[in-house]
Amino acid sequence: MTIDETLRHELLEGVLRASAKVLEIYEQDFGVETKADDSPLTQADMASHRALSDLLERLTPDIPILSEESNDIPFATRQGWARYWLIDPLDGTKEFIKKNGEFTLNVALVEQGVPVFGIVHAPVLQTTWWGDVQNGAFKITTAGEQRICVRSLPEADGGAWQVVGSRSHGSEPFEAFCAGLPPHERVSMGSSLKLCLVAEGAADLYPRLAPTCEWDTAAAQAVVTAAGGEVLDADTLAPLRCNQKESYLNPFFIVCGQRDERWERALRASLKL
Ligand SMILES: Nc1ncnc2c1ncn2[C@@H]1O[C@H](COP(=O)(O)O)[C@@H](OP(=O)(O)O)[C@H]1O
Ligand SMILES: [Mg+2]
Repeated sequence: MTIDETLRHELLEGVLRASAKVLEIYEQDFGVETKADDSPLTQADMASHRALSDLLERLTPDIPILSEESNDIPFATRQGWARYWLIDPLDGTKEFIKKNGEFTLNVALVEQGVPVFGIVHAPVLQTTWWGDVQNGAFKITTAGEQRICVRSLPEADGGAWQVVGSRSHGSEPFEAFCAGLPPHERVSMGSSLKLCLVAEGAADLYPRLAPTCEWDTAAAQAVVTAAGGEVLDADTLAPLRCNQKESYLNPFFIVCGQRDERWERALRASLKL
């Protein structure tokens, strides 16, 4: 399905309206609940979920919606979906609670398991990244919209690699992988912003050797692939696909501009540990 300019504008505007609701809550004292999986939930997660679900139902009533906050849909049902909206209404809830601004609203269109269109919006940063695998990737700030693309991995004499990692969910395999890399600089960041940094050429690698779910990555994966990069299963180095199984858990993965033997070697060694 092609997302034409009119639909894209309506989607982008709808995401901004959801973002305004999130910010209203962010600026107050808000309560935090704990979900069954022990992860935190705020009123902002639910307000954004409702705003984005209403928006998508209105704009494309025939396309099913799967949200982190409404995900009890059996695989037998989802298997029959040729396309669907996959949303994470508030990614980086821990960062939202810490009030460090590193959280995002995420909307992806997934076709046959492949994220083909995505919007990632960071309310506090007043920045939106969007990507359409047919048309490229773009970043919108208060200064306007610009096309973005991944950068090539620096050569030995070309400066340090920029490696981005989670602010709140580190892991031993991540540390082992980084230990095997050439000299590099590490940047910590919450939420799907990490994938956007690779998409815009501000970072080279985001090794996620720790659990995430499909809604955490789908929108930003569309942005990364539209920007010329890849989101690869850390074991098989095949692109990540959604909706292939009952569980929503992603395999460990690597976000990169392109495959490169220099990091693939470090990855193989770290996964053997
Ligand atoms: N053990 C686990 N299982 C599944 N997903 C996990 C997880 N630990 C963290 N995550 C996911 O990682 C996301 C945060 O990523 P990061 O650490 O890069 O900021 C969380 O998104 P939410 O904030 O939407 O719940 C959550 O979905
Ligand atoms: Mg999330």
